[in-house]
Amino acid sequence: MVKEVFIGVDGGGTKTLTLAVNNEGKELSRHVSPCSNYHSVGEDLAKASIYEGIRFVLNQIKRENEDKEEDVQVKSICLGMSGVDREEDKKMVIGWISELLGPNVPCKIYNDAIIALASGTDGHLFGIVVICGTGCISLGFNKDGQTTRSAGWGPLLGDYGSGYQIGYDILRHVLRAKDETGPKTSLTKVLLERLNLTKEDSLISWAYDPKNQNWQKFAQLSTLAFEQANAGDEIAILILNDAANALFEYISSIVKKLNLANEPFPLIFAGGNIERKSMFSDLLIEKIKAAYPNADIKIPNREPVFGAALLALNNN
Ligand SMILES: Nc1ncnc2c1ncn2[C@@H]1O[C@H](COP(=O)(O)OP(=O)(O)OP(=O)(O)O)[C@@H](O)[C@H]1O
Repeated sequence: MVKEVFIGVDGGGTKTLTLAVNNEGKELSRHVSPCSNYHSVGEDLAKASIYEGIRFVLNQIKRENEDKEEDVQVKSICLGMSGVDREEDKKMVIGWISELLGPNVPCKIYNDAIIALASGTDGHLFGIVVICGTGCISLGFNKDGQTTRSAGWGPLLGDYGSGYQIGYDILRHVLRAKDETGPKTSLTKVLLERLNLTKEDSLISWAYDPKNQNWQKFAQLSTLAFEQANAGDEIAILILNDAANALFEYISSIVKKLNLANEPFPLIFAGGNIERKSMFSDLLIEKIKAAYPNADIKIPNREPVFGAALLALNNN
């Protein structure tokens, strides 16, 4: 007897998640290994992390099926990889997989936003995903298989609507209030408390700290805007509304480019800032519903790695 296994990999910027499912899409095993974005960690470490995940899930399934004397066979694998967009990059990763699993196992490599879409569409590449975490991106497919994306350029190149941008806007408005060039906001008090600072001047050392330069520290401030918007602060509401407008524009550009406006299509929300209900997600939903009543908005209850595993299953 042969046990058929389908593998999904979510190779993110901080960790790599590997998931094996059976031919009904039921989870069999999962593993977390280090980052596999080869732009950040280099080819050797990226490959080692992917191999660690695949070997772990296969060994676990083999151990659990020892007494049934079943051979475990990988039928198909799909990897959603951050930083893998160019054809040369994809060929390199396909080469790694064929070295490990042999050349006959079907292998698909996608941008990580695509597996987030697939997690909300049962592994089908149709519809739009909007992701708002530290950065943001929107991407879609129409029924003819045409695809396009918007945003995802990174904070330096203007990802308005991202968690980074919300955090940056909080700082900007707090400093405008301090300079008395903008209205007072309750964000000032909560921002200083969050960062353990006593006055706005200290924000300079926090922001420019050479030992702590990353986008995440700005993005992590976004929850302050959520809290203060709920408490009625008008600046916090303005910040969320601006960000929701930006995300709406990305979605809108995709609807237009893929000609989706006149048919029902799934619209998947993903990323820490919109994957749970809040005033921010409500503002975005309101804008989408008003313009595109055919959009079926969903927050998937499965992780992106599930999308990768289902894409592997459907590619079999
Ligand atoms: N309730 C919450 N719990 C955790 N994070 C939240 C919450 N609400 C908003 N966030 C925001 O979600 C962000 C992280 O989201 P996520 O984990 O999707 O991002 P990421 O993987 O770092 O970014 P990217 O997808 O751009 O690589 C944080 O910046 C955080 O401020």
